[in-house]
Amino acid sequence: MSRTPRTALTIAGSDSGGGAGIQADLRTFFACGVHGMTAITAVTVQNSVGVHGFTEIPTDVVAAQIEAVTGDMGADAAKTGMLATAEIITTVASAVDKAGIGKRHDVPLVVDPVAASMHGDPLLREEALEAIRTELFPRATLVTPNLDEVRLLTGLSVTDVTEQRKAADALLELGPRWVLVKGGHMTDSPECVDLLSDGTHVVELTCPRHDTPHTHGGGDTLASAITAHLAKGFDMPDAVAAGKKFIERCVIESYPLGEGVGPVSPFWRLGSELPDPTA
Ligand SMILES: Nc1ncnc2c1ncn2[C@@H]1O[C@H](COP(=O)(O)OP(=O)(O)OP(=O)(O)O)[C@@H](O)[C@H]1O
Ligand SMILES: Cc1ncc(COP(=O)(O)O)c(N)n1
Repeated sequence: MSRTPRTALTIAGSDSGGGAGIQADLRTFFACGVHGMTAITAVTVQNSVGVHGFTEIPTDVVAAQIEAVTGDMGADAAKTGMLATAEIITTVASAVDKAGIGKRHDVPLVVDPVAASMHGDPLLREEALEAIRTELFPRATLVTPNLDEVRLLTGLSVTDVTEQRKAADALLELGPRWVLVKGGHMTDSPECVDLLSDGTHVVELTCPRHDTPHTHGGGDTLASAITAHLAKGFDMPDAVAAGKKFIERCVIESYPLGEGVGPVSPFWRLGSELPDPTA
């Protein structure tokens, strides 16, 4: 019998293409050495070209998944991704409270406020934005918006690091303990700068912008790598630094798949077990 690994729960949507959502979270949890558990909120019909539709999971089933795994197996950390509707967000907020997950508890909650896919297809009903602000952000240990989500949530447009700092302050007003404003979408910059802040500690995490169009699932992979490290007991700045190192390598190792945008890849963690396409 082996030692039981730390556990992490993802509450998110399924990506049939396997590059983002629940599938990205599970492969990241595995690559980071934690046992991944899932509460599926929606099933998307998705491939490398886009999201062709989605069906929401009934709210009682979303709540039951969270209760079943946290009540029995326990979670050392949790993250949210695609939540689709205000009703699902309200359900998740009350389920994480019951499970003792979030800012006011010992189990950290990472909220990735997913609003649309990278192809621009909506993954959140418009009226649900307010529920993200009022129900989820006040419960979050960390929120990880990209620049489009920053604009939707705060009305602020961000084009440089000074504006990233202002956006971080505006997001902290909504109640999360920490905020990570991701800079992947500042495509004019030769670097990808993500800004972490709790209002007192401000850290710029920087890496070169690697030249690849295949960054599908990048946001999910970063947030779940941070969640995995929080589950392992890292403090927030160390968990985010580990997550940033992890995603940079996953971007470098991204691969083309299908006609559109391929996924970032945690395969490098397999080392010599890496699949050999010529074999
Ligand atoms: N070309 C790149 N080279 C290096 N790092 C990148 C690149 N593109 C994105 N990143 C990093 O990947 C992470 C995800 O950032 P991004 O701002 O793109 O979020 P996102 O829009 O939620 O992701 P996605 O839509 O790709 O899933 C960040 O740490 C960002 O700095
Ligand atoms: C189920 C699901 N969750 C999240 C994303 C966002 O990922 P991306 O921005 O890379 O398209 C997605 N496309 N699908």
